[in-house]
Amino acid sequence: MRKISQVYDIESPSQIKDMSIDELTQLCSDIRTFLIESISKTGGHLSSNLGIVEVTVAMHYVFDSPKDKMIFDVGHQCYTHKLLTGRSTQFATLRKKGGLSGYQKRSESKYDCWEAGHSSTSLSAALGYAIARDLMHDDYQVVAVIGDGSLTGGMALEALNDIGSKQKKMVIIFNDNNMSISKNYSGVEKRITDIRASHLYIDLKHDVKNNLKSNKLGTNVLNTLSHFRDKIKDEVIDAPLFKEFNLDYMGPVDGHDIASLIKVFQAAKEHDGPIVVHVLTQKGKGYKFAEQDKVGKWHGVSPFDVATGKSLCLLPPNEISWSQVISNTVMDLAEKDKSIVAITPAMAQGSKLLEFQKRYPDRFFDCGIAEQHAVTMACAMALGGLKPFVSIYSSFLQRAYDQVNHDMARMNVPIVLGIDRCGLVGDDGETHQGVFDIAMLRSIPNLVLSQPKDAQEAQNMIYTAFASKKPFCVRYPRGNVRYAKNKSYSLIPIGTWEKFVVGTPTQIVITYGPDVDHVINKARENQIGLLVVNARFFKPIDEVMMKDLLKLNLPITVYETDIKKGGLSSAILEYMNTLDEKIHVLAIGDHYVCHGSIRSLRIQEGISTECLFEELEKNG
Ligand SMILES: Cc1ncc(C[n+]2csc(CCOP(=O)(O)OP(=O)(O)O)c2C)c(N)n1
Ligand SMILES: CC(=O)[C@@H](O)[C@H](O)COP(=O)(O)O
Ligand SMILES: [Mg+2]
Repeated sequence: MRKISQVYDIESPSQIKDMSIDELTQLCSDIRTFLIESISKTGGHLSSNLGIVEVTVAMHYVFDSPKDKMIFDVGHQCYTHKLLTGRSTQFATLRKKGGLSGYQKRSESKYDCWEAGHSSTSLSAALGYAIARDLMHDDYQVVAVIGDGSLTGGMALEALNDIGSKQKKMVIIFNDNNMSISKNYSGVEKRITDIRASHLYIDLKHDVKNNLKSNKLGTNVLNTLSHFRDKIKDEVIDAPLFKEFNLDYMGPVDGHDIASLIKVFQAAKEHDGPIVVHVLTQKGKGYKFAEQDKVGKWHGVSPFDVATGKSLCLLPPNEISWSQVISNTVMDLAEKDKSIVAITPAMAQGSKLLEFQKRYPDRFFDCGIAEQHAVTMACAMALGGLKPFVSIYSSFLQRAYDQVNHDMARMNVPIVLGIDRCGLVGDDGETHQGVFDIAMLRSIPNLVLSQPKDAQEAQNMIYTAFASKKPFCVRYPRGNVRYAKNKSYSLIPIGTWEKFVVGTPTQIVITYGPDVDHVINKARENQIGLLVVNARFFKPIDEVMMKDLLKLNLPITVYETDIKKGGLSSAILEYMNTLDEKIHVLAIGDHYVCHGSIRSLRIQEGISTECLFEELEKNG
């Protein structure tokens, strides 16, 4: 076996199996240094990874990946897992095209048995693997790692409920760093604090140090470990919260003490049925700026200078993030209108709502990683007289499709839904690309769905959204935009597009968002005659303008930067078909269908077979 003298020497987790506690401790320290250096150059999820180094090393020491299944919730904290499974030399490519993914990725390594990016899926995955194992008569361990933030997600709680019922053997490592991206807001967190306070911390460090005479973990040491394993088994207790789910529990354990972690994991491995091992870790451990961070600035970072902690990606002057433009506008409007409230499902930092929280603490609501709950709660707030602004990243909004449809749109509730990080987001990859929301939302009746082209229009769009008293979505991308605060706001007529003429147009480009200006500028630079359309509403689209555009008889290109199927181009093609009816369509219109017999409803909606044959006769 090749000896590890530096992190780059690690080819497989089997190399750490015969290391001593001192050697493992040194390895953890080397991994931390590696992570700080490497992430400072590539960017990535720094704090969560620094916090979980020892836990991951101990997991790979005790369990046998890839035979045993290791599932990391979200997956943003799996960098040490990547290092221990032979991927260190690729770290310079982290989150770059063709390089290492920032999450577990099955195509990347046989050690990655699961993929995520969205939170709170690990426990369902663990139960699924455990059920498959038992039915297939396989023999492997299932280990899920879930953070205290991810445990606030509804899916995780649904899975706990089911795991407690099915009682399949698995180890749930509950990584408690007392932080989500920012502060963790949850009742669960309060319950966890009770657990921390009410149980003796398992600290067997001194016992281990006294008993591990040998440097290498040979037979003596393993005997010692099994002695402790028995001792730790006695620590299996009924902890509030987990007991309610019918789950056994061990902990809390110092998540930075490799010896204690190994012992507790050994004991958990022997446990029958599901067991929660509670590890206490510090987010950002080993890097002072990250350790001190209380608001999530070091959760996900772009390249930075290690010595000063300063970001190496400076904003061009006069530019701020789109999220900041939106949040500035909401704050401005909230100043005058005390019924405006802001809601975030655990994304206050990324959505730039921390300042709103500071200014209007009573009107700010972080509801944990709970997109579904955020939308439904906002609906009732609106019906109760408030004016909610709910900010959700496009890809996370996929979680709340039903709530947007069933609660917000169906009841026609006036909510301003800020869809942040729409379009391609880049480094986070396929789990986070916000390219589905137009297609996903366009079929929902009552909704307004818009995207402003620049900061000025963004401010007016938010103003329009609040004034509209409709379920109103405003989407905006990751990244920055030139910004000057509007001196006053003006209403944008809902469903209207804008035309920009460059030179003498010979073609038409219909596009949206920041690409409107990009196309105009490029056409000007290259002296290309274009008619550029700012399609700032996807629903409703501007049918009047569309008709006029068609009359011009110029080639039309729809420049769409989101998923094609169901997107803006689909909307335009659908509309064009209504003009010449080349294809006759019988279908339910853009509205909800009330109750009644299916037959009566089919007649009402013009989709009965009689309707079809009447149509055929008309067209025959
Ligand atoms: C459905 C969903 N919503 C929001 C996020 C954004 N997000 C990523 S990590 C994270 C916090 C997770 O906290 P925790 O599980 O405690 O892990 P830690 O970062 O503390 O290690 C959040 C909110 C997400 N990935 N998925
Ligand atoms: C892991 C996760 O889901 C978030 O940390 C996400 O990476 C944040 O993305 P932004 O950097 O765009 O806020
Ligand atoms: Mg956490």
